[in-house]
Amino acid sequence: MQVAQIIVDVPTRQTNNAYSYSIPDHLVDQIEPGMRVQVPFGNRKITGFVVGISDESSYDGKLKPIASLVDLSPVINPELLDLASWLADQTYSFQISCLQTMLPGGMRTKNKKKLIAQNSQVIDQFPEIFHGQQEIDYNRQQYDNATLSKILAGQKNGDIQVEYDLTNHARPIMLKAYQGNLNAKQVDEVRQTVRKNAVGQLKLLSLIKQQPDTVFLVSDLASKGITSSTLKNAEAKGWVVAKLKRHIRNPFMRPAKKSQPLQLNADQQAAVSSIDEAIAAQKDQVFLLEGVTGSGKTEVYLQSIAHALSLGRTALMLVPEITLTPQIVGRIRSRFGDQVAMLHSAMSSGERYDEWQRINTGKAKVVVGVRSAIFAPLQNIGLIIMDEEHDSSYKQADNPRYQTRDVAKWRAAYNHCPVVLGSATPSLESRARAMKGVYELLSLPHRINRQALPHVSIIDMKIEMAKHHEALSTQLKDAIQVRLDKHEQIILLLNRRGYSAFLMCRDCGYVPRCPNCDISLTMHKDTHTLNCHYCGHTEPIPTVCPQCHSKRIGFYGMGSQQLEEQVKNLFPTARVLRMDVDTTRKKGAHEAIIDQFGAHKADILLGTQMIAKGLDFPEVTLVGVLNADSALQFPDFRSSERTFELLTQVSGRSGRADKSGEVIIQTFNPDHYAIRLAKTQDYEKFYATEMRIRHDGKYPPYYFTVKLTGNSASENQTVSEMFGILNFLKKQLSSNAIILGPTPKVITRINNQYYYQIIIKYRKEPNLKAALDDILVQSQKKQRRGIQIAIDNEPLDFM
Ligand SMILES: Nc1ncnc2c1ncn2[C@@H]1O[C@H](COP(=O)(O)OP(=O)(O)OP(=O)(O)O)[C@@H](O)[C@H]1O
Ligand SMILES: [Zn+2]
Ligand SMILES: [Zn+2]
Repeated sequence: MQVAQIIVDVPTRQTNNAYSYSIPDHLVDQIEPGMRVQVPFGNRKITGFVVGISDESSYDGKLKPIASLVDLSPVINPELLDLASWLADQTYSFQISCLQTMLPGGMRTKNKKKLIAQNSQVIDQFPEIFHGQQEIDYNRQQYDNATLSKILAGQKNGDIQVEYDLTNHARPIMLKAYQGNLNAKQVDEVRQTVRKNAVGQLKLLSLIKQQPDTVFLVSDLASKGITSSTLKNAEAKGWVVAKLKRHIRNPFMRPAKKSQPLQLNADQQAAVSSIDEAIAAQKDQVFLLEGVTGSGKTEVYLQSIAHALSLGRTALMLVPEITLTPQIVGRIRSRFGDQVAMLHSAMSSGERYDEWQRINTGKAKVVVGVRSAIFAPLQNIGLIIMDEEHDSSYKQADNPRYQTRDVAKWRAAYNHCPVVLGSATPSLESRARAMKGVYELLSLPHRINRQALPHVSIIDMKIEMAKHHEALSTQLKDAIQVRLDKHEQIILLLNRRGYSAFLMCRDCGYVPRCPNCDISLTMHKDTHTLNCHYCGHTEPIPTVCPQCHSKRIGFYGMGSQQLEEQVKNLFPTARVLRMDVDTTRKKGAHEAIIDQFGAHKADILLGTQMIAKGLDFPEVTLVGVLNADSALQFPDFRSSERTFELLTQVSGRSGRADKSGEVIIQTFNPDHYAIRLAKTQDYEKFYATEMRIRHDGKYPPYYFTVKLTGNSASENQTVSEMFGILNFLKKQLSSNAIILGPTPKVITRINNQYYYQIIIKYRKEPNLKAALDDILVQSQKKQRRGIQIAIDNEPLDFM
């Protein structure tokens, strides 16, 4: 008897191990690991992933059989199956969530499938499946075992294609097409019978003689002057057979121009050589490529990828937020063309599915994507790159709470290939590992062509505000005017965090707050509402103060919209572009803004964090930061690092080509070390200073950390559960472990749930893993009582 091990779709601790089911006879040798099936569970049927198959007869025959197939071929390959079980263990999450995370969105949920006959013979051969049609909905209930076996066999030999039906726009698009059905000799014979003026027929015949294996789209043939009536006739005469050709949606908005590798400078060459060596030696070495802004890191990535491809291997490149970096994608596409597949959140689920298919079938050799692309089913990986490795988007905030860097290293070990972590401002963790020799440090200390880093000045806004109440300091205004006169470009950054507009009564100080959360509501001018960013609560903007009935209720703070108005008033002739969540909601809007600015159709680009990284515009010679410190206000050990990173990254946008650059940073904390060191863009000094602080405060990278968060509808219950956990941990861990809390989270109440947390800091705690697993098992039982516990291994922040 064959037995399948199955991870069922019931997210509990008990189901985190595979269950055994017997494989019914008609499915023996058809079921493979990585396929989804339906199985009986309790008194219902649920979906599960097959993770293993064994022949063991040690089962006593009481196993329940698999009920039916969900997939007709594996959707998770063997590597990713292994990865899922490791990931679940690492992140204290369920295997089922990890497996689901790996699938492109459209395939995760219940979805319909279609069976598509690949040619007309197949339709005739299986009337019981296709009923004379080319395409038919697959419904597992309607087939008997014999028919199902035929479908599976047809799929294996390529006669039948299975497509996921991702509802309306997302469904795979099949286009009508034809393929030649005559050999060269037959074509020549047939040609004799065709009239000289039957141009379409003659063209068709020469096409099928020249390209006997090509499947021609009807639309392509039409553009060659071959009409559909010609094709119908040709089909009737047996010259061609009708086919369907899958139309691959193209997520790249514009065709890429071809580009050639650049002549590397000595530092770039040294970096590329080290990486190439590791690729060739199949070594899972991790490199930290530390290069100042504008030092040409991207060219190092491109040439290393080219090397991996030349050895017949593939490459995976991750970027923080692909919508923010169309320039990088453009560069990769210009070098590698159609071998590139892209995966990011702004794509439709249909586009993502198409790209996933191209990767899964081995058609795409280079994958560029955001965090989740680390699970791309790419095989034979020769190189993994993480650009801007310090970026916080690489850590997933929800279950499974993974750090992409760790997954990258796992896949590198599996595929025997190197990982390149690139940044101008590496995370302290990565840099510390490079110092210890765990990673190999590669550095690009100079900008391309030895262009100087821009000159940075710091403006003390406390002094400015005493003089006037404007967002732009006198120095920044003057500097903008100088650039406008010289016809150069300007970037203005408004640090969004903590800078949205809120409503306040000028008489009594009343600020409208969310009824469900401990947070004030944010003004939204476009919808004329006050919104809560945590629970989605909205209410109309009041015209009188609900507390004192004063009419002097108005909004404070400044959003990018208000900044745009001010800038336009100050510089009426300047052409201004704004980039923020509101102006980039539409698909492609982001690229349109970047294109416009790149073509110098605007003088000033202003916006939120979106404009801080990755952009490479030679005409930009001034960067202004309006509120450098808004990130510093957060009570977190990483806020200095974040501030330094942001300022260094955005400063790096200035003076990248032959013109020298200038940066003006406005701040209320001119003496803070993160700001002072951003002025000199001195990463080394920042690293040394911050490491000392982390050492004294017992923070990462000196200590490992775990964050436990509990929430329930009752504050008392949350607190008492968390104290229970605290006592348990104290018993399990050594006296060297530091356990902080339980403390209320910065925003204690969200959506009427009360959140408390415990932080564990430790260096070596062999019992910790087991203790946390135990807490999870216990919390599963308590979940019924309304308390939820989440464990975040190596959290990004302590907030
Ligand atoms: N070897 C080279 N010769 C000439 N130009 C180069 C070379 N390498 C890179 N460049 C150019 O230098 C500019 C800066 O390079 P790139 O954008 O790769 O820097 P980066 O290190 O990724 O910067 P950032 O971290 O600021 O995004 C680009 O316009 C790129 O085309
Ligand atoms: Zn009031
Ligand atoms: Zn709320």
